[in-house]
Amino acid sequence: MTNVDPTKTEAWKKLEAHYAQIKGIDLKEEFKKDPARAEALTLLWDDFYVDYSKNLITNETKALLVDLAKEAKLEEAINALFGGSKINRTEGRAVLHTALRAQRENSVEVDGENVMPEVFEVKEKIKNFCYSVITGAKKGFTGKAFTDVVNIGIGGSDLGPVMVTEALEFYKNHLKLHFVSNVDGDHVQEVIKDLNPETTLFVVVSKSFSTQETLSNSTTIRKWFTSKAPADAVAKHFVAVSSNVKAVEEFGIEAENIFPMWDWVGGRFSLWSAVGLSISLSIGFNNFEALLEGAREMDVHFKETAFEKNIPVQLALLTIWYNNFFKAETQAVIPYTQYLHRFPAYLQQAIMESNGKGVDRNGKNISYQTGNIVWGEPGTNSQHAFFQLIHQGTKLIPADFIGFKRSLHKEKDHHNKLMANFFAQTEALLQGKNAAEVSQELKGKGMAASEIEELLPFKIFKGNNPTTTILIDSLTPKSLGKLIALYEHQIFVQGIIWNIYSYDQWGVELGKQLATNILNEIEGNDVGKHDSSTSKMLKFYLED
Ligand SMILES: O=P(O)(O)OC[C@H]1O[C@](O)(CO)[C@@H](O)[C@@H]1O
Repeated sequence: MTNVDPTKTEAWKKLEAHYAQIKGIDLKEEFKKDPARAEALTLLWDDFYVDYSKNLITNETKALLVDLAKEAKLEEAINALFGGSKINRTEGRAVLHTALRAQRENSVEVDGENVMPEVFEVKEKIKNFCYSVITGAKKGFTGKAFTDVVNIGIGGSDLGPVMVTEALEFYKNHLKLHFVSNVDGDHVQEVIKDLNPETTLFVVVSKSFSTQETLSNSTTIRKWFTSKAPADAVAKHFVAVSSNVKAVEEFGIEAENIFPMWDWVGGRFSLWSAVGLSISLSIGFNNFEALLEGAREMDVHFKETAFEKNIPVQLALLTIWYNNFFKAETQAVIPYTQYLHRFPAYLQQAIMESNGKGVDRNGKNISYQTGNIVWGEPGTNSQHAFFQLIHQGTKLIPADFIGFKRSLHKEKDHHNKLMANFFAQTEALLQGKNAAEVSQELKGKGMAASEIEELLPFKIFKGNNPTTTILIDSLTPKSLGKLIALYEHQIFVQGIIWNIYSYDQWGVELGKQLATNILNEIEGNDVGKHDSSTSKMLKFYLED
């Protein structure tokens, strides 16, 4: 991959000049000037309708951003990604979550070996295992079928599975899913307190199998379990997903109960692998396959579509435009379905762990902004929480609105109300309400002129707030697969343009190291050398 400093490209310089010219762009005016704007800036693909016309861009912005992608050698980079090159250079690994959803006949090589046969072998194992648990053929230690599944993992070994199982709740079977992630003992105790060990299956998910949280929670759960069941029952109730088979065996889980994954799958991109075992248990293997199929279709779209019509590319370029030119600090993602309530949290890891980097691919400190900060909550709840700040605050917050044409429970009345809000919000964010409109409205309510004058400034909405609308036919395993892959590819495009490595996460290491040292001190009741703030707090914590 070519290591191009984006700020040194021709396109960047042109974008800077272009930004200076259009930073005061008035979207309402743009819509008036160009009746074809919405059509020109909408992408229709499969069951996705992506309207990005309500963004602070012109056709020229779009063209210059595409030039930037070309100068950053995005096409070459996409080929390197799909081709299995070791693009995660600092860890010496390929990045092949796309291989996990590729078709069997594809050949994807890592170190000269086609990984597809292994991928399909593990998929077969997932399929058979899920079938036996779901049908009740596989029994617990007292001969009863399983009723509950506990996923023990953190980060990518938790957020993907929990987000997807909650998102696809509508499709789920009788198995009750639980998630333990935090090392906080109250989390694990809350989860296990009502579980019946005879009918509960534990899935320990850890790519490294060295993560403190997951090992502590698994140890606590195994202790609880063996206090209620014979020791040899562990083999029937515990399975693991990991690339560190040796460590799993040392933990006491037998080889046949281990679902392998590989170092070429990043944790935050791993839900497509055996890390998705709890997803597959919850919705059945066929639905899990449909999720993968959706992602595969998005992969093909991303790989084969011209940048001008490429959804992940266009949406990634918009984030660059806001981050680096408008200097927007954050981006909101608002799903208009309660099912996607964990989607923003999932994206926070995917996006911020990937692109929160301050050193470029040449090892040099970066002088421009990277790593967009994402946050959000489902609509309409968020409208009654933080939307005030987006509408009338001082910050520019581009927002993605994700909605569905059809509701799953066919609640037409509710769905119309939900979607009326969905459309109304992006319209309100665009249009705003000016002084004349406010004044007219208050006059219509019979308010005196003096009162109107006093209230007026508070009632004005400046509008011109950028939004992107992703409208999907309905929330299915397949459409969810496409949506997740869409954001995954956005992350990749951002990383290429920012000239950073998106697939390592060294920044999480220091905290882990210090926590290990501090834990030793706490356990030894002996506070070592720290800054005075930390020392004082540790002493306070250790006091009776
Ligand atoms: O699956 P593991 O190895 O337990 O790691 C869990 C998580 O910890 C991290 O390594 C760091 O937070 C994530 O990237 C990863 O998803």
